[in-house]
Amino acid sequence: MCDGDAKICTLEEEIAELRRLLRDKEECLRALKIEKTLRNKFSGDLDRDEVVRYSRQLLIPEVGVDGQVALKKGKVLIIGIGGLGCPASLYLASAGVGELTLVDNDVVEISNLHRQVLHDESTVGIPKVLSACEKLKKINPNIKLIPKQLHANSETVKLLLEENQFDVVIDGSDNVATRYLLNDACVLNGVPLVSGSALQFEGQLTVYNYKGGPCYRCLFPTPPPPETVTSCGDGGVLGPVPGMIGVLQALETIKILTKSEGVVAGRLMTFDGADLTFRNIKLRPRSATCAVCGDNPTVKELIDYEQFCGSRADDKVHNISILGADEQIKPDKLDERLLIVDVRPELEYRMCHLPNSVNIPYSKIQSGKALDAIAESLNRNGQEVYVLCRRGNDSQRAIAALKPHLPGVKLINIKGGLHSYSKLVDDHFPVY
Ligand SMILES: Nc1ncnc2c1ncn2[C@@H]1O[C@H](COP(=O)(O)OP(=O)(O)OP(=O)(O)O)[C@@H](O)[C@H]1O
Ligand SMILES: [Zn+2]
Repeated sequence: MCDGDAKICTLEEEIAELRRLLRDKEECLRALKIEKTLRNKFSGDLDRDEVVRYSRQLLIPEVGVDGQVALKKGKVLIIGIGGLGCPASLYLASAGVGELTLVDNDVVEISNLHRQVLHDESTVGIPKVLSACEKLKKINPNIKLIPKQLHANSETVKLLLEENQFDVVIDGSDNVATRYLLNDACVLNGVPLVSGSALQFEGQLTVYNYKGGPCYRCLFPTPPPPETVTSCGDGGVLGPVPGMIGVLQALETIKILTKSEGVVAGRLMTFDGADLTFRNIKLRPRSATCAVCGDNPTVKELIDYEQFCGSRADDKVHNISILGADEQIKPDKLDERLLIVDVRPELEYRMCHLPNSVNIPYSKIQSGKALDAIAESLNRNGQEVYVLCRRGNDSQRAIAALKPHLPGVKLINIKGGLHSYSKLVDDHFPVY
């Protein structure tokens, strides 16, 4: 009985306490509302904080209050939060674009940091979309950021575009299959595609599928042979170059959202950082025979773009296997007495190499130039020679090219190349 009374008593006390808390909260809310009304008593379509925060761009007649409201209502999808996607999303978030959906399936690597400006040492190993959102939130907590750690393919992109009404899509990816995928998705859903690319000192920028202009397929109906495409991971890139293009992708997106003139559609802007020149190339108009945006389109839904392009929708290098098991060895089984021929380009050899190796670049072997000289130097070094490269692909190709010319020599491929050496033998060897 007593126990029961105590329970009732506690329950009543609890209810009273909850009521008190509720009254406090209501009081707080009322105060906040009054504060907000006071803060905004001088404002129109934008609140006081927005007027202050965006004042420097609001003052531009082409933006003004209407433009800023349009930015606030804007929904932008950014695929790839790397060299292009980082600067693009940074400027869009800062400008107050209301909703940014960030898509990338990768995690931050230390070799990204020289150009992927939203990430830093503390986010190495963390999904790029989370690293980016964390940074963007600090710059502008008033916008909606939606991180999607996923690979953009036909299924995921179809879903994303079905579930959201994007005003603009930004292509910050680095491979041909994703370019075709985003192009077709944008045409089929009537969304402009802000496309950029950067390699070494050079960058390019255009907007596809905008106001009757051409799409990517109008200009490139068939994909390039995969072996002709160079990635940043192979060819290198100077950070400010994708920085420049990514920032311009943000600029074009802002212009589209605010309905400004001068969007780079129907023309291609090229940037050469080596001599700092910008050029504008007029593009062919929309093609009546284009498979996706032409008069009689054959592509009416998203297809398998990896199959269409004959290449994977990423820029990672995939291992080839053209030699027999007896012609290969794992790096931890090396006989240190044997000569190692490193077939990477001279520049890469100078970056780092094994002490007991000589450099004969694959390009020389491939061109057939100096083949006799190479054969002679190899013959001089004994009957067994290791061949090595960055990841174990070019070394296999080099062996296949050299074999017919070296009947008396056993050429042995070092499986997985220097990447594997670093993993299995000595992780002081820098992986790049
Ligand atoms: N289909 C895709 N879906 C999701 N993200 C993609 C897709 N294709 C490319 N990306 C992302 O686009 C970004 C492109 O970035 P960037 O070109 O700067 O190179 P990276 O792949 O980060 O680095 P590196 O080429 O130096 O190894 C990457 O983060 C990559 O994961
Ligand atoms: Zn087209």
